[in-house]
Amino acid sequence: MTENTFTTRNLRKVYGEGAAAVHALRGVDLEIPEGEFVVLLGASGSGKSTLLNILGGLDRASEGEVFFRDRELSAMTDTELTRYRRDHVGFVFQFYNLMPSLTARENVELVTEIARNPMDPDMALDLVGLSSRADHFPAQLSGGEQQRVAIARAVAKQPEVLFCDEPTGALDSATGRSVLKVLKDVNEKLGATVLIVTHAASQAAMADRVIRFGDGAVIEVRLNETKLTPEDIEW
Ligand SMILES: Nc1ncnc2c1ncn2[C@@H]1O[C@H](COP(=O)(O)OP(=O)(O)OP(=O)(O)O)[C@@H](O)[C@H]1O
Repeated sequence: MTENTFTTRNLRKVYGEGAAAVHALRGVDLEIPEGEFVVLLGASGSGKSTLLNILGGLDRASEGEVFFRDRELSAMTDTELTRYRRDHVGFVFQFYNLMPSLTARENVELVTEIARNPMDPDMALDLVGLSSRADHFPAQLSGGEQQRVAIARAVAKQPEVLFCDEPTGALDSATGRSVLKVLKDVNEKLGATVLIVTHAASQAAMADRVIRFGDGAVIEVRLNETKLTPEDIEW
């Protein structure tokens, strides 16, 4: 039987208190099997980023349980949660968060220098097709190239899970497709479980599992029997 990378039970998140309280997650029960490529869809404000942040150990739930494999994240101390983030997960955001004064290679090295089991930074840049740009600074790279450096940085520590919050949000569709192709490669070649939040519903066609959110709850989980390749997706 496939092990689950994540299991959540009755996960709830409330921001603020009293009349100003926002119920961002209203009891989420999910199972995400190891090695899947998962797309999270849903209207703005439906709770997707909140869920991603809790699964990634960047935030805590107000109630309920969340497990990474058999380890309960919701029971961890802050130190344990920091170690979980450092050792097991990578993040890619809409805006690449690269250090402007460092080259592409140096941006990747920031992570490989402190990781437990890193790959060579040049290998990570090669994986995203940027070997020839290793000595360029972010300002000398296009948006898609910067996003690929951010992906190289996230995957260089060989994470078991890669979280991507709107990874193509700032890119035109041709560039976005090349970024999706890199994410699919990371999923297939490194075996990482990949979770992507996106507003582009058509990207769901390349996922193993599509989770649709509405108003803080899961309203649909769909498994794709046939999947499109990133090259075939339009948005
Ligand atoms: N730090 C916070 N403090 C208060 N409310 C918050 C905070 N973060 C998120 N929220 C609220 O929680 C709800 C869920 O937000 P979340 O960012 O998870 O939604 P989302 O589905 O990712 O939206 P989007 O697609 O617009 O990024 C929203 O109503 C949002 O305003």
